[in-house]
Amino acid sequence: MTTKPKFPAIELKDLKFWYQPGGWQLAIPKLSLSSGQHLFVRGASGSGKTTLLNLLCGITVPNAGEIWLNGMALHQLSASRRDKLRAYEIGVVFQQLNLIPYLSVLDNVLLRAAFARAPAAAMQQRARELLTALGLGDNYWQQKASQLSVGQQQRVAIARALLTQPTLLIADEPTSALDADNRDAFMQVLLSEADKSGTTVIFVSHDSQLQRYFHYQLAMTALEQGVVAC
Ligand SMILES: Nc1ncnc2c1ncn2[C@@H]1O[C@H](COP(=O)(O)OP(=O)(O)OP(=O)(O)O)[C@@H](O)[C@H]1O
Repeated sequence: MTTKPKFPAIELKDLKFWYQPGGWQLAIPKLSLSSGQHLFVRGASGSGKTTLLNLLCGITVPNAGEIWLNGMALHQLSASRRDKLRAYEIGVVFQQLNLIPYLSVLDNVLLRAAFARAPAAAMQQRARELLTALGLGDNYWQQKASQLSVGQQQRVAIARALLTQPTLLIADEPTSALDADNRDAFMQVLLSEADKSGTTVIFVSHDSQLQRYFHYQLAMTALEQGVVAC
């Protein structure tokens, strides 16, 4: 029997954020995603996409309102508690994949386990299974990340992001350097692996072709000068 998760994976309530009082402001009255739901975020340059991702990751905190991650009040936690939570509960895949070029494929994935202080044996096993599922079998595990193609490096980045079966996976323009075939292959691999973990995906891109992969979309729209609402 599968039980319904008690809390939304991520929930924003009356969120407001500004860098300087009286300046540009991000305002999101309500946003709620359940486990396994995927959201596409789009918006013009400067509309607040990076700002939103930083709030969702707990890198910054809102000036007003609430951010709940799997029932935990992210907005009330100290910076160090947010760092710890992020290490386990949030995976990220950015355009710059941020792999360590001189480390092996396996060690790049396992870096996340070190930050998350996750049980070593279980993480070793999961890393090997994930890499294999992503088409990188045992002959790749000891290769340096720098020896892989860009497509293979992206798969390593996906494996690293999903290693701890996080509540949330955040992707920021990870497909912008890819042609259409590679982009579609990347999307399929990312979302099918996220689905296996029940991970909720929030994906930022300028590429409206990608919307079809997502359950929901959020348009970051400038309503009036300096204020953005969604
Ligand atoms: N550290 C900062 N201090 C002050 N203002 C900032 C800071 N970072 C971003 N801004 C402003 O906040 C607004 C939103 O910026 P943000 O980087 O979130 O937009 P974006 O949608 O990610 O843009 P892009 O698509 O170009 O990356 C912009 O008006 C930007 O100038």
